[in-house]
Amino acid sequence: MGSTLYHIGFNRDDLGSNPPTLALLSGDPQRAYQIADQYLENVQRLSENRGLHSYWGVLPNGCPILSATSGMGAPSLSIVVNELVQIGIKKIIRIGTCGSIQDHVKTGSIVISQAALCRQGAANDIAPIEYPASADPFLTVALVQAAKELELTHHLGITASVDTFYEGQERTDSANPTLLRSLQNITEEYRALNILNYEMEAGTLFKMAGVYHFAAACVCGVLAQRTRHEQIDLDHKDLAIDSAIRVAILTAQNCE
Ligand SMILES: O=P(O)(O)O[C@H]1O[C@H](CO)[C@@H](O)[C@H]1O
Ligand SMILES: O=c1cc[nH]c(=O)[nH]1
Repeated sequence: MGSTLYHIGFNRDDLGSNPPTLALLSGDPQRAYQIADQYLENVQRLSENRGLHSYWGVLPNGCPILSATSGMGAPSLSIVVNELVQIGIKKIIRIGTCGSIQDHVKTGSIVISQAALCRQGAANDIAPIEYPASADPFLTVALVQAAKELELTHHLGITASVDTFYEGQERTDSANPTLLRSLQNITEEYRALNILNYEMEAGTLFKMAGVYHFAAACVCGVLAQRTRHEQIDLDHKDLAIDSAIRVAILTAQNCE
């Protein structure tokens, strides 16, 4: 018997005789549960350690997959991804949420990341700052095809992955009264550089994929429209998240 991985709380032996090679990875443990509960069959709870809930289940086509939790931010994600790779995971699709910084990318829609501007400290422990943060092209095209098949409003483009929800995404409506000069107007600059959205994990995930030899992709539901205001649009939250999940599930079915 292999030993239990310290943070995710399970090991390869817990995954049965046909262990999954694909993991759907959500920031939110509730989303990891929702995916298992609504979209997988024969679900088994693997662990609920430190909020990093993980579930084993079977896709409608009979393939086993994992639905796991990264936690928020790149340091937590880096630990979970390292351990998932140690137990044999070869493909990871992040199912996240994000804020749009472009007028045409509306709340309720989804963004599929072709690459990330990676402004994340954790990634610098894994690869040099200049190392590309690019998504796996095959998984990414599969996500786009799934979004088309499901007739969901989707956007393919570059994502900004940053370490903080407030300062790093240039939010001024927060407890911090002083936004650093280096972050003031950064959203406008990113908008001009054709970046679509802000989130907090994809860049580090993509760099890890390059270094560790696994395939990674990311689909995020859009919860905030930063060209209008800073707040989360709760009216479109369920639509955005359900759309991201459905696209990832169909992709997993087509890839496995
Ligand atoms: O909804 P998740 O997957 O957590 O993703 C986004 O939401 C969190 C911030 O609210 C960050 O983790 C960000 O990347
Ligand atoms: O604006 C947002 C919404 C969700 N997640 C983020 O990181 N930013």
